[in-house]
Amino acid sequence: MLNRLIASLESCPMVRRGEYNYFIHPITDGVPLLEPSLLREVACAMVCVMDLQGVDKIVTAEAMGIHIGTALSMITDIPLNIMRKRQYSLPGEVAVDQSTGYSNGRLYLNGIEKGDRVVVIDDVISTGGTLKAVIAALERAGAEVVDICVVIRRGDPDVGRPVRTLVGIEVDEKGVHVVDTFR
Ligand SMILES: O=P(O)(O)OC[C@H]1O[C@H](OP(=O)(O)OP(=O)(O)O)[C@H](O)[C@@H]1O
Ligand SMILES: Nc1nc2[nH]cnc2c(=O)[nH]1
Repeated sequence: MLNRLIASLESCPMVRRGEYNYFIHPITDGVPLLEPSLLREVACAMVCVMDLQGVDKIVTAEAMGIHIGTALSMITDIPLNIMRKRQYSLPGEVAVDQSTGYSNGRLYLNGIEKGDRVVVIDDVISTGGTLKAVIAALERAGAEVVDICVVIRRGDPDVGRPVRTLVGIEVDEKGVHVVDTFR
């Protein structure tokens, strides 16, 4: 079921970002080209594994959760909420710090009501810094996080909650190796 995702990961290029081996893939970068068949495969797999019963909103983080969240939203008819890197200063906006293996920034949550049942999705989890920030913001807004699903898990980060992943990978100087599926 994940043939396209696995084959494309195992042949994708990698660059160094400081000490960090950064893989470049259509799902995580939109580069060089995101084929509709790959996006469909990923979105359909997410629909299959997640518990979407009674979910009010799909939440993702700018930028590379957006295409996946959009596909998921169009399949399920559940509205999409995007945590932005831009501050809007709307009433109730929640700001959280985000750190990854190669960057630090801030994410802003708007449009989530107390008691909303949400699922969180993203393209990749590596240090877990982004997901921790998203979860912290949702908790502050009073939402109930009912499920979390990420396409690619790199390593074994702990964000304090169960995270479903479609594929697990290891990255070394030779490139990406897929080590498990549907965890
Ligand atoms: O588990 P982590 O170490 O936090 O890494 C995962 C995050 O890294 C990327 O986002 P990035 O902040 O690079 O922004 P982008 O989506 O705009 O590329 C990716 O889209 C994830 O959100
Ligand atoms: N594309 C890409 N995104 C990431 N986000 C966190 N780590 C990575 C990585 O190695 N590649």
